[in-house]
Amino acid sequence: GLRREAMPEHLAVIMDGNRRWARTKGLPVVAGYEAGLRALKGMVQLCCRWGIRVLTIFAFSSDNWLRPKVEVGFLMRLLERGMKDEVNNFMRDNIRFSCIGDTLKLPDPVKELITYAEERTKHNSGLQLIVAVSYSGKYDIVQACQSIALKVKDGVIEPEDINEFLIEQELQTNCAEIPNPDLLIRTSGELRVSNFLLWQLAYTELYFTQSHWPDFGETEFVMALRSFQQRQRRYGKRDS
Ligand SMILES: CC(C)CCOP(=O)(O)OP(=O)(O)O
Ligand SMILES: [Mg+2]
Repeated sequence: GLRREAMPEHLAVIMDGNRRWARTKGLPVVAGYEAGLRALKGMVQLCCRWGIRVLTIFAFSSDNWLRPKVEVGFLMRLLERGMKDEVNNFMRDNIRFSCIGDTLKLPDPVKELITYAEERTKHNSGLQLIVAVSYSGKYDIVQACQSIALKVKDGVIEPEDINEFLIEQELQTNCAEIPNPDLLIRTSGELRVSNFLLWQLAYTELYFTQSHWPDFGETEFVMALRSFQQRQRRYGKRDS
């Protein structure tokens, strides 16, 4: 079974395969996205039950803006509906909600809801749910560099003060407070990181499954966690 004391502190998930799931069932794409949202709600409940402290999910990448307008529009409305439906549950379940990514590009109703949900849940001390939307791992590093360069220009710090810790503090995941992900799960058989968290995944255990995201339920989640608990993490130390 699962060892409760060996749960990942921070779990990152790329929820991929929603459209393929719909296609295999002869359903429209939007049914795949709806099923994906249901699977996400299920995972959030399991993370609360199993004491996983941080869950970061890749909900919409900056590349996803290139999808057909109809699909982008639906995903934006799904994001809005998801937050509206869930914010009361976040308070019930003591979940702290936040977003990372270039949120300025989002429609105003979505931006306003994100601000509201972040504000309302910011004192919750249970699961921290981080939703990466309009997010790019490379841009995250770029904006951290820009922020640090500004501090050097303003004389707040010297170039030699720049180190890994300083950079981690400037990343949107604010690694100073949040440990980097221990486990990354990606569904639907793709074996790539797709410009998700890049710096943060330096020593993260990677788990891939053929299952499409909407089919990723408790059984698949337990299998992923069992795999994680069987791994020996070295952080680059021992070469054996
Ligand atoms: C927006 C994102 C969470 C959707 C992930 O599923 P997807 O649309 O990439 O589905 P496919 O990989 O099957 O095309
Ligand atoms: Mg995909």
